Amino acid sequence: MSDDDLTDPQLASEAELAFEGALRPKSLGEFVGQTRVRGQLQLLLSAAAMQQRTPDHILLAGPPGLGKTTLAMIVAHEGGRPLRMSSGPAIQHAGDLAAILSSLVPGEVLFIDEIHRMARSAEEMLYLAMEDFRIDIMVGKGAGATSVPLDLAPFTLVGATTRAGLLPNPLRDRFGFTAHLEFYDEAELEQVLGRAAVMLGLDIDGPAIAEIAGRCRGTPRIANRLLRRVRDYALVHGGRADVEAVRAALDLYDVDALGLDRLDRAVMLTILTRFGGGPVGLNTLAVSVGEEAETIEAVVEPFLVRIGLITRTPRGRMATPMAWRHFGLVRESEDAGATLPIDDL
Ligand SMILES: Nc1ncnc2c1ncn2[C@@H]1O[C@H](COP(=O)(O)OP(=O)(O)OP(=O)(O)O)[C@@H](O)[C@H]1O
Ligand SMILES: [Mg+2]
Repeated sequence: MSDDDLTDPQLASEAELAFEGALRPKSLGEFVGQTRVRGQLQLLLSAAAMQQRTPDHILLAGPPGLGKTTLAMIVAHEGGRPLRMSSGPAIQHAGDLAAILSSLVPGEVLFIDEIHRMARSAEEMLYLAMEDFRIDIMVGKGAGATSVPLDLAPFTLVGATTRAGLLPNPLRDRFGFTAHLEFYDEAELEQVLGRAAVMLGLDIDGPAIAEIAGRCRGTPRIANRLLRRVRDYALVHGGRADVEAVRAALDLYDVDALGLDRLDRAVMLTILTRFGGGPVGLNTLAVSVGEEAETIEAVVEPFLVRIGLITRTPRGRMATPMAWRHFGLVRESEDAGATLPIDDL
């Protein structure tokens, strides 16, 4: 992503990583929103603590920037447990996973980000590890190879994925608890922003915070990022961080009133103008905007559905009347686009 892609919910740079680290809530009590998930996690962690055992394995599912990594850290922190962080793409062989698992200390929390991208062979090793805290290691080569069982220290696996649907059932079933993170509402985002403003020592008023909250794609990561740009703007222009500063700063970065970014807009305009409002299949859409279908499905679409710009129908994605209005376009005729080939539903 480029630097000016302010509303890309995916993590941008090393600088952002450090910034996020500083703002990350450290406990469930500090974690804003996701009330249901928070309550469920609290119960799971408390019960485990009372029985002096490691908490069940936890799967965190949801679009980027909603707090999956943050929650994984909280799970470790609340239980006073060490945390080991890894990710699916880093585990390309069963041996990579065996090395991690065999070096865990008792009670450790193992976080595997993007767990849907782990190698298949590692996935199978993980089934046994999750269930019995045991793995089988192959020793030797060829005909003389034997498998040697190895006991592991009890651990809690926290997996994160933007695509829960891509996980094989045997893996999904081995998690004791799956948390589906939802986009945040504006009141929650205002809380996230208020907290971040205090931590940044930024003097910003309520209406300005509300204005940012309405434009951050329901995503705390984007909220914090926009807040940073507003801080820059107020600094450079020597003014207060008020609504005018927010509007000027966000207009400068091309973040519209609904918080749509360039890719969101490209997807919407493609559906509206090239496909007459839809329905259009996911793959056709992805090819038309030059983006991977996975990104459209996991990142763009959930947000557009959530704010009511598109609906998913059995025949494909369709623009809603609100979408036509937002883009100031008029639908030519009721059945425009209906005769287009539908490739992939
Ligand atoms: N509930 C929350 N309350 C306060 N801040 C939050 C909350 N959730 C996320 N944040 C902020 O948003 C930032 C991004 O969150 P996090 O890194 O946990 O997202 P993620 O779901 O892991 O994203 P990705 O899928 O890209 O890995 C954090 O640094 C944190 O400051
Ligand atoms: Mg993360």
